[in-house]
Amino acid sequence: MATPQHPAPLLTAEDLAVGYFLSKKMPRPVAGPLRLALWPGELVCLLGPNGAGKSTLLRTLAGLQPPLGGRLELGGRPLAAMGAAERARQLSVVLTDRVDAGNLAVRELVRLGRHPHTGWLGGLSAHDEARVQAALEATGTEAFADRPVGELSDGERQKVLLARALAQDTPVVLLDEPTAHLDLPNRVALMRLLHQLARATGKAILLSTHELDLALQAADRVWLLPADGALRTGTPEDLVLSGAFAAAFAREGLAFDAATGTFALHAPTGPPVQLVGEGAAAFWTRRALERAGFVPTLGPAALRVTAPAGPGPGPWLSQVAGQASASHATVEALLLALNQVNNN
Ligand SMILES: Nc1ncnc2c1ncn2[C@@H]1O[C@H](COP(=O)(O)OP(=O)(O)OP(=O)(O)O)[C@@H](O)[C@H]1O
Repeated sequence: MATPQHPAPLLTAEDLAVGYFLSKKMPRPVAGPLRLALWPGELVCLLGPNGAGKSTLLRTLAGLQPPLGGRLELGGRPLAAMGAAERARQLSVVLTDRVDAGNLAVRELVRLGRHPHTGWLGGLSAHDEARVQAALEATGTEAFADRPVGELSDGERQKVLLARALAQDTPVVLLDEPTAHLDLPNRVALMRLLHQLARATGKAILLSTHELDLALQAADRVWLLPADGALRTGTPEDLVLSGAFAAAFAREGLAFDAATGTFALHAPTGPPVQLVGEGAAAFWTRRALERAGFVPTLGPAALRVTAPAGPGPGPWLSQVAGQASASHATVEALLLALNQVNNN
């Protein structure tokens, strides 16, 4: 099979080791050696358990802390050789550190994103103002553009910092946990926005997140950083199907189910139940059966449940092998009946 031709990567790392110096002669490696590349137009999600080194890696890629070793290039130039202004034209970064913006209004903070292009004393041109306005609109922060940043909620402030990074308009965007303070609709909207932005503008967007479900849906590529620091990269699907994803998050009593793309919340305690049906009703019936401890199966079992086929709610049918079936108007009634059968 022919290897797909990629354009030149925007950011590359070879033999990169990231971590901290506890003293001048005592490095504390966190992850590496890493071979990495970020390509234009892709949304990459950096995933890994707590403490694996995601923030450390992002800070290192952003040039905010030195690598313990290896080579790091941005736009084909060694990152270490770049001045702050040159770097800021190539790469924007939003970290999780609290930003003390004092009384600065939202629009003013977002305008600061343009400074790498104008210089500190340079005024903003109409083009700069248009970028600021576009960043405010894209992130849904325009509605409170005149409010002081210090008065915003955590989620609002998070969106404003993203707006500043977007106004900076760099080929590479690095975001540390940008969804942390957002409610679910806002998290989904943000992931969709970042995915569309990468596609439409050719930016490379790398973000760390604990939103595994969303990341598996949205990421063009995943950087999977397990606790041992040996990073794996690939499409979400390749990493899930190879078992690498489950292994990175393996914990006693918690298993990732590649068939459903979720971590199992409930340990089965009851008997198998044959679940007949498809679509939304069958999906939610399966969830209810699992929560009640049953093991939904496709094959025959002594207990059988038929999910409603129509668009409305119910009825559900339950049947014990060899007996007449019973009808239930709600999932609650179905579970009650199944538990009674199971306890007899
Ligand atoms: N300033 C520091 N000096 C020494 N070690 C540090 C420092 N900051 C973080 N670490 C350690 O580096 C390791 C990686 O931390 P890091 O914050 O990068 O992980 P993470 O994957 O971002 O975690 P989380 O998902 O919890 O945010 C941890 O063991 C942490 O204790």
